[in-house]
Amino acid sequence: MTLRRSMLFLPGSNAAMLSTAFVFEADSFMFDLEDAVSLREKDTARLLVYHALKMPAYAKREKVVRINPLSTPFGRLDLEAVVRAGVDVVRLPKTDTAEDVADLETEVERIERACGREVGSTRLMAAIESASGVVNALAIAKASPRIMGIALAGFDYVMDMQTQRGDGTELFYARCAVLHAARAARVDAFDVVFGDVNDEAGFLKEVDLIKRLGFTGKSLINPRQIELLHNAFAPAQEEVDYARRVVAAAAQAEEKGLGVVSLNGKMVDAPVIAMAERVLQRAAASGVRQ
Ligand SMILES: CC(=O)SCCNC(=O)CCNC(=O)[C@H](O)C(C)(C)COP(=O)(O)OP(=O)(O)OC[C@H]1O[C@@H](n2cnc3c(N)ncnc32)[C@H](O)[C@@H]1OP(=O)(O)O
Ligand SMILES: O=C([O-])CC(=O)C(=O)O
Ligand SMILES: [Mg+2]
Repeated sequence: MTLRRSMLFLPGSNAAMLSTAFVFEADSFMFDLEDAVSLREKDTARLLVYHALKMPAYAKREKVVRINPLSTPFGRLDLEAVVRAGVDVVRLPKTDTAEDVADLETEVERIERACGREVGSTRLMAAIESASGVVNALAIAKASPRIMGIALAGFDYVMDMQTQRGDGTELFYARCAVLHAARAARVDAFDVVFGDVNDEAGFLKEVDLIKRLGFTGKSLINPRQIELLHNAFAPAQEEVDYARRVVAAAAQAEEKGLGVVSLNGKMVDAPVIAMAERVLQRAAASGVRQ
């Protein structure tokens, strides 16, 4: 089971961060060429990220690059560089429609052919940052077989909605819409960046909510957020113990030819067993003792 709980943003212009961040245990690294990079630094950042993608220290890690939109003077140059450098996933910011993804895919395929990279090997993800994007989330998530996930981007989204970040009420509809689109399209769903790196309690509260909603993971901006997220996402020991009892009860039921049995008064049937098996897989992948 591949976990994609944490996707750590690294500003592409920050050479020091790019050359050291592989020490962190993030599930994916997201090199940013868009809003964390000033206009003056766009070309330098593209070159730095091109070289970072080729560093042996990142070889076994999932590498994502957030390019600039294709409507800017930088988008195609970014894409040309990162596809050639062997990026795993291109993250398209400010995705409003399925056509945005289709245009990206056309360009990616052209570059793959030009540089001899296997066609289809560059995966895509879309960040949804506007009301239009949220309304079109399902079409975006299904726009290409290359799409591995969609992400809600809260900072731009609340601006577009003429509101501001608060207790999460302002994101409630968008979170549910993006999550349902992702699950219906069978791709991953990533929650917003939590901007106050010193507010550990606030971060954990948000993580608890998105875990219960069912998000795959979350975009992060600071390495201190990684372990907090992974610990909160790991199944609790009681959950693991219960899942083991469910799987054992299911095995006994099977021996007796029963489809449904009771475990301390609670019904155990096919979806309950499937859920228990998922908990055990997640626990193993998260390093929880079983
Ligand atoms: C709305 C959007 O578009 S969000 C996406 C774009 N934004 C980003 O990419 C921002 C990425 N994050 C950062 O730049 C920083 O974490 C900030 C500005 C948010 C906070 O910075 P600081 O307060 O200095 O963080 P902190 O004190 O925790 O830094 C500790 C160490 O971690 C490093 N670090 C901080 N953030 C990161 C990161 N995202 N990746 C790798 N290393 C990092 C710092 O360089 C520092 O290293 P040092 O000890 O060798 O000097
Ligand atoms: O893509 C993200 O996660 C961050 C971002 O740009 C936003 O919140 O506007
Ligand atoms: Mg944004």
